[in-house]
Order: sequence, then C-alpha cells, then structure tokens
Amino acid sequence: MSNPMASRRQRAVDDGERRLIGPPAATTTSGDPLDQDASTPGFVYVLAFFSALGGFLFGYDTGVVSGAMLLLKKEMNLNALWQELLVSSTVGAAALSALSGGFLNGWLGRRICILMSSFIFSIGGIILSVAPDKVVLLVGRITVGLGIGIASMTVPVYIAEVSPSHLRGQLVTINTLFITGGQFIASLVDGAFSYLSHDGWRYMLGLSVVPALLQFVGFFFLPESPRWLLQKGRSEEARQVLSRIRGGLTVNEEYDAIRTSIEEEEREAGGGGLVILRILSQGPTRRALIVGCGLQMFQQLSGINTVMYYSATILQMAGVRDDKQAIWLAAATSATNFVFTLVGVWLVERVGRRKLTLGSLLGTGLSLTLLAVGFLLSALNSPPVTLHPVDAQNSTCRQYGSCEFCMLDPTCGFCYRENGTKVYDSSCVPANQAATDHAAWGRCSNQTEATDSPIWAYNYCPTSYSWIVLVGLIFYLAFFAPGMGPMPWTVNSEIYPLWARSTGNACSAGVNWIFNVLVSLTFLHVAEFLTYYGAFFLYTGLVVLGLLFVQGCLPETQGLQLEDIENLFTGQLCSCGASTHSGNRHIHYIRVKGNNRLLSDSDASDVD
Ligand SMILES: O[C@H]1[C@H](O)[C@@H](O)[C@H](O)[C@@H](O)[C@H]1O
Repeated sequence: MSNPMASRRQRAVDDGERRLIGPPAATTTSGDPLDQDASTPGFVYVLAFFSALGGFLFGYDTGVVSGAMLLLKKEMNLNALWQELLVSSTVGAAALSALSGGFLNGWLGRRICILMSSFIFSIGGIILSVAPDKVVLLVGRITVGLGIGIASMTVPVYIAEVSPSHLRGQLVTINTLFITGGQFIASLVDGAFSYLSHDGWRYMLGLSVVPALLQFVGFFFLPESPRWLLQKGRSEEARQVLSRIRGGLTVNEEYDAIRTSIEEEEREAGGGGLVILRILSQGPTRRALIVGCGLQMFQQLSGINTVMYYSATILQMAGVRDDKQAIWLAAATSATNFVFTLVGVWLVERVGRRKLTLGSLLGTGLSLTLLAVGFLLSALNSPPVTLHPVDAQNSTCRQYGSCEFCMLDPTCGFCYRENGTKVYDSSCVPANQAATDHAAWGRCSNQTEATDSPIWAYNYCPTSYSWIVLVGLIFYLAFFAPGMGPMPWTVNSEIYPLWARSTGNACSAGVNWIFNVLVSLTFLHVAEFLTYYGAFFLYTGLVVLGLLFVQGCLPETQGLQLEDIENLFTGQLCSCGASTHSGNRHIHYIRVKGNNRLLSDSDASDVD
C-alpha cells in the first residue's frame, strides 16, 4: 500500500549515520550544495530571539508570583484561598487560552498571535502594577495567563517553521531556555524588591511590561511563517519570506517541498471538517497527538513545578531560617534549572531528542528516589513532641507525637529550641492561618530576632538528613532541565503535519497547563495523605511510566524536514516500523533504539 501522506524527501539513518535521499534542502544561486553551517543566516537567530521573548514572559510571570505573594499577603491581608486563587488563576487561564490558541493560530497566523500575546502581556503587567485591590489583581493575573497560554503554543511552532532543519531542535529549545531564564530573572527581581517595605510587589509584577513591549515592537517588523502563508495561498509572499529568512539563497527546493506537502494534505483531507476530528480520525496524526500530549503530561507528572515550589521548604529543612536568605537560595534553584537547560540546547542536535529525553527521565527518576529516601530518613528520625501546652481551642495539633505528623497537618506547626543538632522543648501548636510564619498563640506566636527564642517550623521538620534532599534536588534539576524540560515543547513543534500543527500544539500545551494545575494544586494534599516521601515515591512511579511511554512511542525527529516527520507516525503507535516514498522509491525503515535504520530502498513498482 502506498503511504497517502508521503512527502518528497526522506532521510534515512543507517547505523546512526544519516543518508540523504534526494537533493539537499537548499542550494546556492550557483547551484553548489550548501555547507549547512555556512548556510545559516543570522536573521533566523533574530527571529528566534524575538519569539522566545514569549517564553521569557511565560517563565517570568509563572516564577515571579511566589516572591510577590510574600509581600502581597501582608499588604493586602490575603487569606490562603486568595493566595491560591492568584497563583492558579494564571495557570488555569493559560490552559484555556492555549487550547483556543490552535484556532487563532490557524485563522490569524503565528505572527498575529505572537503580537496578540505580547499585547495581552503588556496590558496584564500594567493592570498588576497599578492594582488597588485583590479583585483587580485577580483580573491582572488572569489577563497575564491568557497571554502565556497563547505564547506557549505559538512560539515553538513559529520557531520550528522558520528554522532550517539542522538547527530546528536547538532553536526551539532556546525557547525553553528563555522560559527557565524568565523564572531565574523573576527570582532575582523577587530578591531585589523584597527589601522594599512597601509596594515592592508592584515592581515585581509590573516589570514584565518591558520584554512584552520589546517583543511587540520587534514583531511589527518580523515576517509571518512562510509555511502558514503558503497554506493560506499567499505563495508569492511565502517565497519572499522564505528567501529572506534563508539569507537570499535560492529556496526552490524547500518551497516546493512545503507546497507539495500542503497540496497532498489538501487532496487527502478535502479541506473540510473540524481539525481536531480530522486529527483523531487519521492514524498518523492521532498517534502524533498521543505522543505529543503524553510527553507534556509526563513532563508535569514528573513534578517539576512542585520541586521548584518546594525548594524553599527543602532549603528550610537544610537549616536556612532567614526569609531573605531563603529567597536568594530559591534563586539559586532556578539558576540551576536555567543553566542545565543550556546543556539541553547544546545536546539536542548532538544526541537527538529521543536519547536526551530517555536519559533525562532516567536521571529524574533516580533523583526523585533520592529525594524520597531523604524525606523517608527525615521522617523515621523525626523529633518527638516533648511539651504539651494547654490548648484552649482544643485543636487537632495536640494529638501529634512527632514533628513529622505535626507538619503534615496544614493547620499546625512545630515549635522547638535547638542546641547544635539536638532538638528540645518541642511542641505542636496551631499555626496562625492568616500568616503561617508564626503560631496562633504561645511562645512561637511573636517573631523575635533573639538567638535564644524558640524556632517555628511550618511545613518542615528539623533534620540532619536534609543534605540528601538537597543533593536530590540538585540532581533532579540537572537531569530534568536538559531533557524533560524542553523536549516536550520541541518535539510537539515538529511532529504534526502543517494542517494539524496549530491544533496539535494547542492540545498538547493545554494538557501541559492542565497537569501543571493538577500537580501543583494537589501536592500538599498528596503529601498530607502519603507523607512527603510517599509523594516523591509516587512521582518516581509516574516517571517510570513516562520512561516506558517514551521508550515505546517517541521516534527520533532530529535532522528530518518538517514535511517528512509525519511519516514516522504511519506505523502502529509505539511499534517500530514505517515507510515512506521518495520520488518513485519506496523506502522502509525501522526504528532501532530510536534511530531510523534503513531496511530497504526499492523501486516503488516492486512494492506497491
Ligand atoms: O518546560 C518548562 C520548564 O521546565 C519550566 O521550568 C517549568 O516550570 C514548566 O512547567 C515547563 O513547561
């Protein structure tokens, strides 16, 4: 049977070495084959930079809120519900707008969507910085979330569509570098403005207007994706843009490949019906969608955002008691995430997406186990409660015999004194629910700087095993950041055929945001029921499932033309074979350890 979605060229890999079947993607005007490195004009980096500002804003706005919240809850007297609302409304809005972004992308194009998201970011930043009360703050956070959702699905698609294939993985991964960079800068800004006694949060939240405006102005001068233009029948414009992006080289080959693929797709689909239904009804796109959404789901299920969020507590366990010091050390955590994403940018075109994802998941799983073991040892050696003060309100806190059980109850905290590593005079008392940084009553209810005053531990316990948890945290970020952080975004930007690309990315980005909310909102409840070590063992289990999924289902897309990648999904989902056409050749290849190994390359008439 001939493959209905076959495209023009196919690169097959034999024993890890790629053989190019058919002519190279671009030739110089003189007709010489291009040296690919020499053929990459700087303009494509400019495009990637301005687009990735969307990733920066995504990272900044999700990262900045934790530091801003420390100030906001005091200045606006926010209770726990309002704090939760302000954090999760952004992520919820991002999920909704990512899902609707697919339709907007197909209809208005990538460029307009990017302009729209930077405009929304700017408005959101302005609302947040002038907000007179919590309701306006909520409106601002929702607005920013709408911008994040659209940016998170559009930017990777745009970068993938303008990049030459040999650089595509690297350039799309730069977007995730900008996400983690945004989170890192946000933590620095949080640190710097935490010294302001009043209105520091206005600067923290409002500063995002600067990159948003920069992106808005930049994109006024930048072109639309040539692939989208061609799909809309604006062929002359598409050819001009393609040639501008490729530095004035002859782009006939690439242009023809895109056009043929669009024509074939249109013939197949007849152009009608809802895109999502067409995706689900055709085997290859359905499989691509499952792989894309699965990757995004497992990214969030590996617990990245709880690890980032929980880093402050981990650091407190390690003995960092001062708020300011904790803020700066949390900046070190996001710096680690950022630096190791840089390793991912470096590795993606060297080892390929699949190996990088598998290696990253393996390391992430081992690090989660280490984290869980650290928490387990801390729990087993948790200091006992030795004092039982009279509790007028008869709260649940008095029933707990050790710090471990006391801290797992969000209404209680552990009040103790220490002598070196020895804990004494310890009690479990109710936390002040408006501000959990002190107890509701008793010796830990007023914070003093005196060295002999008792210590208030909310959400953590003093332990001598915190170093295991700290090492686990660093290893976790070092393994997660180069692979599982960026690869779900990178792979999604390249696995769908053009007609399904916006919708496919919208769905997978939506899945990412939905699981982001689910995991971060449930973390404290999961920890309450399963304890902290139980929660981290659970994430380890989920990572093992992720490993099996990636091992079975993720093909290698490195180096292939976007138009060819869809053919990787023509076999059974998670099986290892596929075939494609190249001119009148019929090529069978098999995925061996994720590489496309050539099986046969025969005349089409022999096979069909
Ligand atoms: O790829 C990104 C990155 O890993 C971020 O650090 C994380 O906060 C996001 O949820 C994720 O999508």
